[in-house]
Amino acid sequence: MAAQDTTSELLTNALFLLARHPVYWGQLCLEFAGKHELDLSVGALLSSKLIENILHETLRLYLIFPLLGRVALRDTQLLVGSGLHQDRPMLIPKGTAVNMGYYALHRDPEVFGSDVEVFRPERWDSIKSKQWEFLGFGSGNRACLGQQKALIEASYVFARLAQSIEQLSSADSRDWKGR
Ligand code: HEM
Repeated sequence: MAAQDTTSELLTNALFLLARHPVYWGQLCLEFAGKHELDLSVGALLSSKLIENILHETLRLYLIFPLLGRVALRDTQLLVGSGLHQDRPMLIPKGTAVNMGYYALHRDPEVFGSDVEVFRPERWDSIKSKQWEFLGFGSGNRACLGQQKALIEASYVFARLAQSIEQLSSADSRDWKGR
């Protein structure tokens, strides 16, 4: 996985969303105004619930990897996935290519609420997604090795920008468009 494009895409997507929801930019400015650079330690940045919520919500809506593929190395039985209601066991024969749609996964109303299309970072104050319900950085054995690096870098950029830019607004009404 690319190490730099991913973080810059996350930042770009977050700025796009924040420009359209300036109330959260105001909150960032309040949180970081007047803080000395030395106060922006890794610990301080990672403990900002506001930044964490904004980054999670951005990755929920605009995933860097909306689809990921695997090939079954052996016959594999999934607990659910077949039948009219996708609640019956499903056999994936060895050699089958499987694509996982994280875009749809991140819009599951049962996990994220009825307003899944809305950018609402505070939803993460109450959501405790389980291991396989939020996959911005993947999960399990092949989870992202650079997650902490990406989160620290993105948090630092936001903290510094919020110290120098008081207002953010969007002058472009076009919809977000992925790569
Ligand atoms: C916002 C930034 C990033 C996002 C959203 C992201 C996302 C992901 C995702 C979803 C996977 C899992 C892929 C899969 O399941 O096949 C992954 C894997 C990986 N990522 Fe990232 N990534 C980011 C930044 C980085 C950075 C900065 C680095 C390195 C400095 C990095 C290194 C890796 C590596 C090495 C893997 C493969 C892990 C393995 O297969 O064992 N990523 N990343």
